[in-house]
Amino acid sequence: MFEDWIHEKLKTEIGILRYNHSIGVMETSIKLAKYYGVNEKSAALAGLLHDCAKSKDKIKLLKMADEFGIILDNVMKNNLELIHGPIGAEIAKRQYNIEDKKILSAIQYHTTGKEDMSILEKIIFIADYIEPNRKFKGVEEARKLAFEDLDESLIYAMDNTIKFVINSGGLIHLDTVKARNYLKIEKSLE
Ligand SMILES: Nc1ncnc2c1ncn2[C@@H]1O[C@H](COP(=O)(O)OP(=O)(O)O)[C@@H](O)[C@H]1O
Repeated sequence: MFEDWIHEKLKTEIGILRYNHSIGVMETSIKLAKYYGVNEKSAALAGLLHDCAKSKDKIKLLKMADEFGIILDNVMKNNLELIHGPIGAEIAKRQYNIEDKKILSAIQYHTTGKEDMSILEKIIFIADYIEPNRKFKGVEEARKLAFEDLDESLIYAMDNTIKFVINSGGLIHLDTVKARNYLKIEKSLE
């Protein structure tokens, strides 16, 4: 799916392991999009490109953030890995010619989530968490939940991530707190 140059460029930029993870996210996103009645091509593109800015090179990330005018909040300054979402949306637009704002937003918020997420944003967020290469305690439960109750699967993934970050002594991104609170409040009104 998609032109060869996209795959070749992505592989060169992020390396074969991260590329294989991206293919897993793309395939999982397509399945979820079919299941939840979302445009499959949009889900496939967002899934494939979600990590297009993933880089271990902190100087490179900071340079790109500066070039694209991305303002780093305090949590991102503390953990530069968190900026690959916002930078990824810019790279998808500028280098992979993606114009669809829904796709770009799904790439932008795939790590933190955000308040009041679209279904496409939710699909990319959870596909990143459950794609077949992921192996960690709780992933099977998340895989099951994703096809039973999408919102519940996001709450489950966010709870686990929040606990993991707290146990590692890190800072929780506020967008994740807002995303989780929003989902929990919506659930309580059902
Ligand atoms: N909501 C969050 N708030 C703070 N840190 C987070 C959050 N989500 C993920 N992280 C941390 O950011 C880093 C990158 O996360 P992510 O891109 O999801 O990892 P992965 O390499 O597994 O795809 C990890 O160290 C993770 O613990």
